[in-house]
Amino acid sequence: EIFSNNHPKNLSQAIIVGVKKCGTRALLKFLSIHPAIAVASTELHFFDSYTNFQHGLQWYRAQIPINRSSQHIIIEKTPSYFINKSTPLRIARLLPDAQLIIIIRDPITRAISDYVQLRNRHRFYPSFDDWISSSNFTQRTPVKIGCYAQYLRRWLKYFPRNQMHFVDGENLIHRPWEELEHVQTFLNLPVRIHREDFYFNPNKYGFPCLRQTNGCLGLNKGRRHPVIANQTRNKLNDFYLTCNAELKRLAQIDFSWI
Ligand SMILES: Nc1ncnc2c1ncn2[C@@H]1O[C@H](COP(=O)(O)OS(=O)(=O)O)[C@@H](OP(=O)(O)O)[C@H]1O
Repeated sequence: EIFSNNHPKNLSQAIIVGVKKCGTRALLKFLSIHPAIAVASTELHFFDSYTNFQHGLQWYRAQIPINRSSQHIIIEKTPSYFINKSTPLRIARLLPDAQLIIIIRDPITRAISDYVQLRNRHRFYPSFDDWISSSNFTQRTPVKIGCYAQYLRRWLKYFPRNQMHFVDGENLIHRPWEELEHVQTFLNLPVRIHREDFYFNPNKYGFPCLRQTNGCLGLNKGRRHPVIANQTRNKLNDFYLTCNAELKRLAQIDFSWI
């Protein structure tokens, strides 16, 4: 039985399905202060891993413990769900009522963020400009992922638009309380996360933190980004033009960077 883990009967499930490097960790951390929300501390990789998926829904649910009796929405984030081919169908079969939260940001900034993470893992790495100057740059995963529409099309085959909510990852950095208000409304929750819960940390390049112990994200979030050449930016802009137009149409959203 699904609810054997002392889960309340009215438990509902939301999943931050992506997108990688768009602010998924910040979003989950900020949501976790809501009294009705219980979150998974790690990325569960349940729906995008055949092995994990075999453990079944009971295992999945057990990964998200309820700590307070007021908690009745459980949320996890696994950014790779968004681009994984098997995930939408698996979620649709197991949790057809799940509410899907998709955070996206300017795909160029997202690509740089992904690049910085890759570069940190390798000793010798070309500059971002060199990396984009190659003829097959659109085939590089960090560039491809930013064409959100191409993956969104698959999600829309399995879920109606009203089961999805799009978070503007750029605005989450500048006015997090606004994005969180929209998410709380989408989840049918009273708004309990406010502007007063945040401050901007000059020691973290001005990123917002929660006013509580350990309220900032870790050192691997909010890294310094390299300055990129105009030529590189123009090239990426051209590539993302049609992707962004398609995103706008499919998601019916109009974020400032689209
Ligand atoms: N409040 C706050 N503090 C720190 N960082 C913040 C915050 N809000 C959004 N961001 C941005 O989140 C980027 C990392 O995104 P993710 O958490 O989705 O990355 S991951 O996919 O889980 O690796 C991270 O990317 P980098 O700047 O490249 O480190 C940040 O730009």
